[in-house]
Amino acid sequence: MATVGRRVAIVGSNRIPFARADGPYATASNQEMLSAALAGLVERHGLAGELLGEFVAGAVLKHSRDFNLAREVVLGSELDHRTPAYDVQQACGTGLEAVILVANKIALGQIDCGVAGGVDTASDAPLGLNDDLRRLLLKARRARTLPRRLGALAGLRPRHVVPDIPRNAEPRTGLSMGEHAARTAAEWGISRADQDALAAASHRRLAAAYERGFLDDLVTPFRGLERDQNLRPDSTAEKLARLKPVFGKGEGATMTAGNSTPLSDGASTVLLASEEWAAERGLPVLAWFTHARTAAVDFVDDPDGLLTAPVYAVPKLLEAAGAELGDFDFYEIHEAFASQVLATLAAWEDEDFCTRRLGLPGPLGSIDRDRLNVAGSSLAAGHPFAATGGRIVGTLAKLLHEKAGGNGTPAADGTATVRGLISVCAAGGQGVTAVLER
Ligand SMILES: CC(=O)CC(=O)SCCNC(=O)CCNC(=O)[C@H](O)C(C)(C)COP(=O)(O)OP(=O)(O)OC[C@H]1O[C@@H](n2cnc3c(N)ncnc32)[C@H](O)[C@@H]1OP(=O)(O)O
Repeated sequence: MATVGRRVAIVGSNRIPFARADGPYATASNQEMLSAALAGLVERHGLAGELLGEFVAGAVLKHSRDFNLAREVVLGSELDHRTPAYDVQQACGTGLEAVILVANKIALGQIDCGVAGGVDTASDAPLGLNDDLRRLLLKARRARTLPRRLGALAGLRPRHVVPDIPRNAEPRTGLSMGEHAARTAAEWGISRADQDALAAASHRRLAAAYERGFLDDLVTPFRGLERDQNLRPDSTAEKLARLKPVFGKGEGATMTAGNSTPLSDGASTVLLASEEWAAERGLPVLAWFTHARTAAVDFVDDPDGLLTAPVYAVPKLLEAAGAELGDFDFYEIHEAFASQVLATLAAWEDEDFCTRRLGLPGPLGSIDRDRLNVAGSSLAAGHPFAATGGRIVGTLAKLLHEKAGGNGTPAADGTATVRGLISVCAAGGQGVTAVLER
C-alpha cells in the first residue's frame, strides 16, 4: 500500500535527561519540563519567531491546571504565539500518537510543519479531592447565603481528608501494569535470566551511546542533570539476578526493579515538516515518517495480555509498509518491562499463536537481537510515560541518519533505504507502532 500524501520529514528532536521519580525533577511541573524540551528544539533549529502549523503534546498524569498544557507551553516559548496547540493522551502511546497526528496533517497538506511532544511527572502526580469532599465543597460554593454555606461545611468529617491518589493500575482489573505483565511473562514462559540480560543490554547500550556522543544533543544540564538518572553502566545481568521479584507470585515471579521501568519524570519533543519547509530553512532531514498503525486488545474478556496490543498492530503495519518483520535495520520496542518485549518477540515467533490469533499462515518472524534497541531503551533511560514516544522517534531518526551516512551522502553499505520499526505498548490494552525510513 502506498504512503498517502506528501513525504513527512523528521527534522529534529530534543529532550531533557529523564529523572527517577522523587529525584531532581521532584518539584518540576509538566509545563516546566515540556517548555525546556521545546526551548532546546527551538534553539537548535533556529525556530524563534516561527509560526508553526501546530504543537501537539500530552501527558498521562495531569493536574487540572494543565488542561491546556500544549498551548500554555507555546505561550511561554519563543515560537510565534499564534502557533495553535492542543493536548492528546493515549497512555504510554501519547508521544508517538502526537507524532502521528502531526505527520498526518503534514502529509495531507493541512500544515507544513509541527512539533509533537510529551511529558510526565510521576513525582508530582495530581492528587484529587475525594468524591464526598468535592461534592460538599461544590454544594457550599452554590449556597446563596452565608448560613447555608456554613451549614454545608458543617458536614465536614475526618474521612473527607483522605485524598484520591492516582494508581498505576488498570481500572477494569485493579491490577498494576507490572502485575499484568507478570501474568503475560508466566504465560509465555519468559525466564528471569532472559529479562535480566535484556535489561543489562539496555544499560550497556545507552551508556555506549552517551560515550560516543550520540546524546550530546540533550538539553543539559536541566535541574543539574546531565544524563538519564536511571542509567547504571555497571548494571550487569549478574547484579540484576540478585534483585528480589516485585511483580508476580511465588517461585515463578521473575520481574524486579531492574528488569522493570522505574517511575520517572521527563519530557521530549520532535520537529516534523514537509520536505519543502525543511529545504527552505536549510534544515537537514534525519528520516522520513512513512507508516503508522494502532491496535487494541480486549484484555478483560479475552486471553490477551494487557501490554500485547503491539503484537497485533505490527502485522497491520508491515502489510501497509509492504515489508516483512525481518526487513528492518533497527527495531525500537519500548521496554515497559523486559518481559513485555520478550513476550512480544515470542508471540511473533510462535506458529500456533500467529495462525490462531493473528490469522497469519505461519509465524510473523524473528528479529535480529543485535538490531533491537541498539542505543538502549526505557529500562535504562527511564519511562516518563508520554515522553517515551518522542525519545524513541528521536533516537531512531538519528540512528537512520547515521546509518545512511549523514546528510547528503549515500548509505554506507550502498543500500538505497534504511528502515526502522517502532512499537509502543500502552495502558488500556493498546499499541502504537510506526515505520521511519531514510
Ligand atoms: C503505562 C503504559 O501505558 C504502558 C507502560 O509502559 S507499562 C509500564 C509502566 N511503568 C510502571 O508500571 C512502573 C513500574 N515500576 C515501579 O512501579 C517501580 O519502579 C518498582 C516497583 C519496579 C521498583 O520500585 P522501587 O522498589 O522503589 O525501586 P528501587 O528502590 O529503585 O530499586 C529496588 C532495588 O533494586 C536496585 N536496582 C534497581 N535497578 C537496578 C539495576 N538496573 N541494577 C542493579 N540494581 C538495581 C536498587 O538499587 C534497589 O536496591 P536497594 O533496595 O538495595 O536500594
